[in-house]
Parts: sequence; structure tokens; C-alpha cells
Amino acid sequence: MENLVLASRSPRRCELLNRIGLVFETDAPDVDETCSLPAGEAVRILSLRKAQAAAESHPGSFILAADTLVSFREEALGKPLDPPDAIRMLRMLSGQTHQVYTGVTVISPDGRVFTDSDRTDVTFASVDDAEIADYVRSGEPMDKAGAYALQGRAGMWVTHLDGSDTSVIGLPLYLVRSLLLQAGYPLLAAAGTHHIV
Ligand SMILES: Cc1cn([C@H]2C[C@H](O)[C@@H](COP(=O)(O)OP(=O)(O)OP(=O)(O)O)O2)c(=O)[nH]c1=O
Repeated sequence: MENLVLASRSPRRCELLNRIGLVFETDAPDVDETCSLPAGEAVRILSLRKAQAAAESHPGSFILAADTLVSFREEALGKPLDPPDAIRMLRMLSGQTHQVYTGVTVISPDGRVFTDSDRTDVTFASVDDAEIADYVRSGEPMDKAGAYALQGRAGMWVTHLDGSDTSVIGLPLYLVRSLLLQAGYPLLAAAGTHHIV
């Protein structure tokens, strides 16, 4: 079976790939995550950077990488710098619709590059300062783009989602499937015996 490397330290991305039964190793070299492009373009470039960095040390493997940014009124929101920054972001998102962009890149063993991105619109209910402060104290926002986790407590705030839930959590599985198939990864054989209970 061909080797698949997930170039990520995100436990959510690992969990999502495990969910579809793929066997993979992880290796996430450090990359420069600064990019001044709009979020929708930046996520593709950043996922490409992550994939290329991992490909250097894994010749002959399939490489998969992703990057997620939240965007509200043209401002790209990555991970909060500190708790006050998380509070600032969540106050902005309260009662509003924002965009979540996730870029995905696959590199095939012969070095061909396949890259695409997803845009999903998420609408939050109004959340007051006390609830935001309590959420930030929980620590959940600190390693998440936009300072929230759809798969966690912030799932209670989502009144509408137009797009892909797995994309918001960091890895749009429909793009993983399509890019791996384009790259020639034997997806059916790899996931064939897996089923959830
Ligand atoms: C909006 C949102 C983001 N996130 C996470 C997904 C990503 O892990 C993170 C965005 O940061 P990224 O820089 O995309 O990824 P990462 O640094 O966590 O992992 P790596 O670069 O090693 O792959 O935010 C959630 O888990 N839930 C959410 O609802």
C-alpha cells in the first residue's frame, strides 16, 4: 500500500482522516504561516507550503496538508494571540455570518501538486460577553482559527452552516477524496474495510 503522510499537528485533522479509515503517518515540519493575501487565497498557499515542506523528507509518499482561516468583513482571523484577542474575535462573530476557508494540497509520489480550497459560511447566534468570557476561560478557543471550535462548545452557537462541516473543523473530506483520487491514491483499497460502529 502506498504511504500517506499527513503534514499536520492538528489532532482534528488526524481524527477526520481516521474517520474515513485511512492509514497514515504524520510529519509537520515548521513553515512560515505569514501570508498577506486574502484568506480565500492564503489557505491554498499555506497548505501548499506545508505539503512541500513535508514532501522534502518523504520522497515516494503521498502528502496531504491543509490550512484553515476564518474571515469576517475582509479581516483574516487565525488562531488568537492571547485570551483578549480571542474575546475580540468572538465579539465580532457574535450574531453575524462569517466565512471559513480551508485550503488542501496533495502531492503525489512523482511530485505532481493538486490543490483546492473550500469556503463555508457560518452564522452565529448572539452570544453575550459573559458567555464569551466563560468560553475563552475554558481554553478551547486558543488553538483554533477564529477562536472557536464547531466540534466543541461553540457548536451551540451555530444557527446556520452553508458548506462543509469537516472543512470548518480543518479538513474538508470531500476535497480530500477528490484530490487523493486525482493524484492516483488508491482510496477504495485503503478505506475499503473500514466502517464506523
Ligand atoms: C473554525 C475552527 C477551526 N479549527 C481548527 C482547525 C485547525 O487545526 C486550526 C486552524 O489552524 P491551522 O493553522 O489551519 O492548523 P494547525 O496549526 O492547527 O495544524 P497544522 O498546521 O499542523 O495542520 O483551527 C477547529 O478545530 N474547529 C473550528 O471550528
